[in-house]
Amino acid sequence: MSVKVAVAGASGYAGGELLRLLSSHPEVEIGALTAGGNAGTALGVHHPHLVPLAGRILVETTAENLAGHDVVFLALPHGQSAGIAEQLGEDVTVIDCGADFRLTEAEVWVEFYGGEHAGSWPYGLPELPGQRDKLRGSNRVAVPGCYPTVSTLALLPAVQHGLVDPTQLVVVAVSGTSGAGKAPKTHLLGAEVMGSASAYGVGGVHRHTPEIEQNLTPYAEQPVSVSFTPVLVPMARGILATCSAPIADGTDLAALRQAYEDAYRNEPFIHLLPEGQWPQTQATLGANTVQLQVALDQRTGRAVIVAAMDNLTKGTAGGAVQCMNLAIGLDEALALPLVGVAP
Ligand SMILES: NC(=O)C1=CN([C@@H]2O[C@H](COP(=O)(O)OP(=O)(O)OC[C@H]3O[C@@H](n4cnc5c(N)ncnc54)[C@H](OP(=O)(O)O)[C@@H]3O)[C@@H](O)[C@H]2O)C=CC1
Ligand SMILES: CC(=O)N[C@@H](CCC(=O)OP(=O)(O)O)C(=O)O
Repeated sequence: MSVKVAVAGASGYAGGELLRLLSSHPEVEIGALTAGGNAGTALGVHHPHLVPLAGRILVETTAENLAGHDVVFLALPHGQSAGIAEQLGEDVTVIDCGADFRLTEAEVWVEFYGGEHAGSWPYGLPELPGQRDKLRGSNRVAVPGCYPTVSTLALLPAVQHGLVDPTQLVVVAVSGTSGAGKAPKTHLLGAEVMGSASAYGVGGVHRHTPEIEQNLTPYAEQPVSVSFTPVLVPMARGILATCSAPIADGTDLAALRQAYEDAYRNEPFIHLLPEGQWPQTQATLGANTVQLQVALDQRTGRAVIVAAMDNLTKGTAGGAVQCMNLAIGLDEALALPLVGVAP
């Protein structure tokens, strides 16, 4: 089987990580690579690490250039996917790394993103119970945001088993700057970031807040409410999310740990660490993995779950390739590393 794949937004961080993973995919032939203003330049200018593809010339992001492929990955800024996607036929599998089709409720889209809601596609987080059945054979997939992937997976077993109060979830997550994309922005300059950590999107206004709530709501007995605070730290990639919630009556550490062991025992990419070992971002870099640890803060009566993940691998491109594999009937784990790059 040879699957011809195009990547729109190939000069960006998500596009580059997609190509790193797809380069070692045994069933994939890499076709058109597109960009915006950088169309006409060689891929190697933007991603010198992608040696075998370095001479490929980026073309404009048009439906014509994306035609003739079995799978099209969209790694474009928010709001750019919907227009292109509607020009791609139903015979093409479209995997969107952007936010355009993640949220199911139009009013929530308008509140957090503004503009018209494009609709929603099957959500690309296979580890959600029942989600693989929705992704198998689907010709459209909305890949989650990076913070929602790690936060949802960190909180899901506790919420699903009623071990915590889902109305009082708290997530504080530090992220490397690649999460913000490659386009130049003043707050991402070396002088602003090096040696400094800064919170942003504080007070329930970050657009990933409703996505996390949407993910957990079907599994909770009460309305889900998340207080989410992202923090930019001086790293290129990686997210460390500290998630907590008041425990429900009767929850003890053994029950909490058992819920996570049961939930993720058969998940190839989600790893509950041995007791006493805490997640570190460097253990997940370049790997399609999430590493988790749970604790019970007896003094405050809160469950605390810490999770590490690479925002560009499981948090975007790895998750996207995992969804492609499922959607087109391949082994879900093809071309997805379990081994990280450390130190
Ligand atoms: N970075 C991350 O950790 C994550 C990213 N995502 C999502 O993935 C998508 C891509 O993000 P990321 O790679 O970080 O962003 P980048 O800014 O690094 O890359 C954006 C890409 O889109 C292209 N592009 C920009 N504007 C246009 C346009 N108007 N028409 C066509 N192409 C355009 C750029 O081309 P050019 O170089 O020519 O400007 C570039 O190839 C976003 O939707 C993002 O939210 C999701 C999860 C995590
Ligand atoms: C560090 C940083 O800026 N991170 C990004 C989130 C990246 C991500 O998950 O992507 P989506 O934009 O596809 O939702 C942010 O907070 O906006």
